[in-house]
Amino acid sequence: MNRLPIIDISPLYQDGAAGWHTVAQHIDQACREWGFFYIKGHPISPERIEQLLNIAKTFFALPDEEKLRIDITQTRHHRGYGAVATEQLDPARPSDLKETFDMGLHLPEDHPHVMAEKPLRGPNRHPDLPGWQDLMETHYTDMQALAQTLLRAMTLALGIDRDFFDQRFEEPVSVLRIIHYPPRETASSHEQQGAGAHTDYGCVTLLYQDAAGGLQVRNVQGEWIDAPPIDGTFVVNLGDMMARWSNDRYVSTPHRVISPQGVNRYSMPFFAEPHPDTAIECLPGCQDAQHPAKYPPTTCAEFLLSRFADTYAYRREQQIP
Ligand SMILES: O=C(O)CCC(=O)C(=O)O
Ligand SMILES: [Fe+2]
Repeated sequence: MNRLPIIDISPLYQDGAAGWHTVAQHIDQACREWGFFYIKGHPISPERIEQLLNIAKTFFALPDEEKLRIDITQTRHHRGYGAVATEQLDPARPSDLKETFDMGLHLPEDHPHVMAEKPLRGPNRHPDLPGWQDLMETHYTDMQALAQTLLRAMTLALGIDRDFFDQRFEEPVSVLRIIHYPPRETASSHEQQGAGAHTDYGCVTLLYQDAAGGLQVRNVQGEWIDAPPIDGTFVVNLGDMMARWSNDRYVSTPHRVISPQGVNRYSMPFFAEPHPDTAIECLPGCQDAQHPAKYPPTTCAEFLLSRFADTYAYRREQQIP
């Protein structure tokens, strides 16, 4: 158990039920055994990734005061720029050595849900860089579609309605995030954490990582193994909401990022999360007399907000629900 599976998902983009079933089986096995796998054969182009990387480097190289014009801690909607040490993913360790940009589904200030201060709903806050907003909004839409294709394959494996997730991912609270990990200061500070050990909160995460390396995943024996960059792939992993939804048939696996040495690292996770009011309760088919539901029902928003409160001191201090 030292190598994450690599799954070619291109049959999901061709006609043919047989291809769908084969991919669904591979995904199902990877979700049960690892909660982590790579996908190749997806429709996001290398040119898109290169554009994103280039503009991300331009953004993070801006002076702090420029980036802090969209400071994530100054908004209730969890959008914008997070400076180094805003997040502490592992409470037993120092804050993470990384800076971030977060965006979600854009809803304008006068949208009824924003006016009603519904949690996690609001406008995006983009930096003033030529081409940024269009590129990011397009990429957000494309990543949402890719996530839903994977979820549709999972419905086959889980034996639930084909449109089960599609219905629940309308007006989602998915987040596209861009992360810059600055190099660690000394070679000896090997354990310096770019991102402390954690499990993801949501349903499915699709992660692009550049060539620097440093992502590690905990296997079932409790050992940390490398999840090295593989050209043209995304790393896919499940979060706690999917573990609850599937009654732990699918696992949400701890992972971390060791700070790079001598180079900067850039990564772009897309966290696919459903509509905030979605009930997260044991899926049909994931419970029976031998396996009763383990978790009390919750909702997407309730669950995400409780996990945000653990990770972000500023949200606790400002009492952001
Ligand atoms: O940057 C990475 O490779 C992983 C980031 C991560 O695990 C997260 O943001 O949840
Ligand atoms: Fe993560």
